[in-house]
Amino acid sequence: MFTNKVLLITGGTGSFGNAVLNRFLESDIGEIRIFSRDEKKQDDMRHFYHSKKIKYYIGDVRNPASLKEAFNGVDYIFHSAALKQVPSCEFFPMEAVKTNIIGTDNVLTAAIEAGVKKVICLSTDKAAYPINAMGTSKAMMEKVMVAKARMMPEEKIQICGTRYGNVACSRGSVIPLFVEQMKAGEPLTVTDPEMTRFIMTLEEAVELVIFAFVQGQSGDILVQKAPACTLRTLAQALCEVFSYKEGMKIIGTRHGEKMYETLLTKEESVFSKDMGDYYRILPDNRDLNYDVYFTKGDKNKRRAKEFNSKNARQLGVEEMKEKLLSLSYIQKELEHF
Ligand SMILES: O=c1ccn([C@@H]2O[C@H](COP(=O)(O)OP(=O)(O)O[C@H]3O[C@H](CO)[C@H](O)[C@H](O)[C@H]3O)[C@@H](O)[C@H]2O)c(=O)[nH]1
Repeated sequence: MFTNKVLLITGGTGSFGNAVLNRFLESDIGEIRIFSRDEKKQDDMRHFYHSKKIKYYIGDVRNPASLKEAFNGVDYIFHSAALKQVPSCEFFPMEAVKTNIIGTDNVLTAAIEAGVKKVICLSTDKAAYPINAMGTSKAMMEKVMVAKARMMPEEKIQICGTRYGNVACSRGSVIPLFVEQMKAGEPLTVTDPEMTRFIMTLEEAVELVIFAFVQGQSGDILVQKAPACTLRTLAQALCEVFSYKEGMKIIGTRHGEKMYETLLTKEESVFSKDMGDYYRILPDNRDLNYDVYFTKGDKNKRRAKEFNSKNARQLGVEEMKEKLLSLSYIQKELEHF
């Protein structure tokens, strides 16, 4: 499907963009465009990859003109540009609105105008039952995406979403933080040992996007039935992998965070399809004649069950250690530890 095609990644200098490059650079894809704001990160990538297949575009999803220029001749888009830090969005919620919501609308509008055939928008588990500004803005992003998909004929453009859990070792996340604490000889600052998170590798995140690309129909949101673990398990597995003896210090739950995350809400599970390793959340395609909402209910709702990091399959310490040891980041850190 990607043979000789042009793929553009918004926010392409991030961990996800790099993982996509690793997956596709050796394939027969025609061109990969990296669209992002940061010229320094683009320059670093240019020097690192030395590939003629990669083209770099400076721009901002907030700026429709920059999107228009970059989307000319593009076949497919992976839309990963986002403000994703919980605290910064909490302090500056309007910035999250501008990038995550309006930015996504800009991307989709420009994609439609440029004749792009398929767009996959990346969302997060924090968009399901959101409690913080980051999750709320991503939930709205999903609504924008589904509404746009509903408006456009599928022959013209397909617009799908994916929802991730925590991506192990992504920039600024807990695993690199714990590794830095171990290097400094400090105890691991665990918020709550019973807190659970879905753990995905970057490769799994790319696989999910490709699954959505191949299997998704317009308006769908795809989620992986990812396994989860408690923070106690994660911290213990890291200590064992690094033969670290300082243990952990419990610091308490941070502002704006939940004890567990949800990938599929109870309400969504009623109109989602089980696809083996994934769930496909179908769009709400009821028309705008609201009457039916009041005359017909849905009996299935009572039996519905959400899929969250508490009722997902839990990784034990040994399995977690195996997962950690498979990550190139951990392998590199172990060399110098
Ligand atoms: O010092 C710390 C920091 C974090 N945690 C815990 O580790 C887990 C993961 O924390 P991260 O900060 O890695 O991830 P979050 O779940 O808070 O959110 C992360 O993943 C999101 C995507 O869902 C966004 O990308 C967000 O910015 C990013 O921080 C959480 O349960 C958190 O409580 C600790 O125990 N100690």
